[in-house]
Amino acid sequence: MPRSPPRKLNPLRPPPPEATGTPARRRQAAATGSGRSVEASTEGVLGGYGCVNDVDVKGSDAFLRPLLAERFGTAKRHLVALDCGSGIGRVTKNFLLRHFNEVDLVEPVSHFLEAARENLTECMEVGEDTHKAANFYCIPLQDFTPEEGRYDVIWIQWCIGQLPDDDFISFFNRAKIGLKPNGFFVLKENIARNGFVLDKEDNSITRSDAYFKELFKKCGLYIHSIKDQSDLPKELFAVKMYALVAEKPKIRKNGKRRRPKNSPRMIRS
Ligand SMILES: C[S@@+](CC[C@H](N)C(=O)[O-])C[C@H]1O[C@@H](n2cnc3c(N)ncnc32)[C@H](O)[C@@H]1O
Repeated sequence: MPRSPPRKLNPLRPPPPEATGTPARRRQAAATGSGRSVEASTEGVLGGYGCVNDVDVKGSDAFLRPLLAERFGTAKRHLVALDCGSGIGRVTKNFLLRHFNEVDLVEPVSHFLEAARENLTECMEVGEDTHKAANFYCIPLQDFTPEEGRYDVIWIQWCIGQLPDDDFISFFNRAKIGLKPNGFFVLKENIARNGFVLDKEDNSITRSDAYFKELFKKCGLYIHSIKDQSDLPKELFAVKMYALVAEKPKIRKNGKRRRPKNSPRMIRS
């Protein structure tokens, strides 16, 4: 008997009936118009699975922390991130602001972004530093180009399924210019078991790991590291985190990747 696909965290509904025009415009209408029916809350943006917020944040934290130390060192430095498809600012508020001095948000659904603005009015104090949400861009990723060299990390979570392959590839190609030296992307996304799963209700695509890897190649991106998100409810899609870099990792003669200068290591006596 065919098994129904696992459920996913995605609240988007079909495009409104008046949506017309090119497929790209229809997709944008789906992204911007349809979100109106979704409550601007954690439950809303997580499709009724607000309960996964804590494990999600914990998993993201465990993935990102060592990467930041490895790529940027442990000395104090002003770090800036971009939260793509930010929704109401859940990821920024619960996680990114703990690590970054400034976070910009990009989100096409205006009432989500307004909620994010309200949720993120206060600066967060981390030690002696101030961490704050800086810029709010109301625009879909397929139309967004980041400011050159602004970001240490571009975080893309649970929204890339709204972009078909051609938009996916052109978004990452444009977004590379937004990275600082040693900067990287993190893509955190639902994973199909094989091939892909199309959802006609919300016009989204859930891709398999192999599919993503093919797309990364087409974007000229290299996988620095991958981790599975653990402890999600069984009925949901598996979720993976990919750290992606634009420069080819240097390989040593022994076949291992060269360790970046700043990476943590054992002190030998
Ligand atoms: C499942 S929610 C996830 C929100 C947030 N990343 C989080 O994890 O809490 C998906 C988000 O992607 C946004 N989205 C939909 N289409 C998009 C597009 N074309 N570009 C950027 N974001 C999009 C939705 O409006 C929604 O806020």
